Amino acid sequence: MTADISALDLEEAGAVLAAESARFASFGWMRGTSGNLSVVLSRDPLRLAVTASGHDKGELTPADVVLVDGQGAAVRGGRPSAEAELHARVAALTGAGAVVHVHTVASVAMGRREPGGITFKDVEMLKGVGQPAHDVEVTLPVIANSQDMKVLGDRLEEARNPRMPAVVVAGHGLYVWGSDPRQARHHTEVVEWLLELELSQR
Ligand SMILES: CSCCC(=O)C(=O)COP(=O)(O)O
Ligand SMILES: [Zn+2]
Repeated sequence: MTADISALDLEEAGAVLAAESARFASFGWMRGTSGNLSVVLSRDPLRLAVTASGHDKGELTPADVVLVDGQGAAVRGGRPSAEAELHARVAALTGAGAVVHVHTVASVAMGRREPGGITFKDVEMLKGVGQPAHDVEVTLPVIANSQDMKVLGDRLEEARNPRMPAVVVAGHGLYVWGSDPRQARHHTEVVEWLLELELSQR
């Protein structure tokens, strides 16, 4: 049943995702149609608004969004992101209300350099993901890429660090989540900042 989700709710979610997407695209993090975003619209049953597949993520309109179920399958709208199933898995696993996926150079470069995970320490910016700035090491997991979203979801579930709301997918990009689109955006900007810092120093 999805009677609790009106077309207006979906379009409102689309407007939010289009704005967030335009912001990330302006940073160069969603080049060449890459990346995708989602927001949870209901928990039981799980329903998410996910960006439509293959669009220029800097040019989305509120209509370029698809309602998907807990398996990432379309319930309403066109063709959802090819990674919609992973968004649904992250939302179910972590309780997040929004998920961001961006293709940043720093995440791919650092995933190559540190395939076992990227550790941060003694950086004020760690507070942006709810961690102390000093004396604590916080590791961002790196998981191997796959075209199978079930496999990727299993890898994410096994590797995820409850103290870091993000994972790097090797050779692919960055997944980040938060309680809502605004917090997911802040987490994304913080994690990407940390990755760029590490990349600049190694
Ligand atoms: C050049 S983007 C390759 C596909 C991808 O990794 C991605 O993030 C975008 O896929 P979508 O289906 O969400 O457009
Ligand atoms: Zn991708």
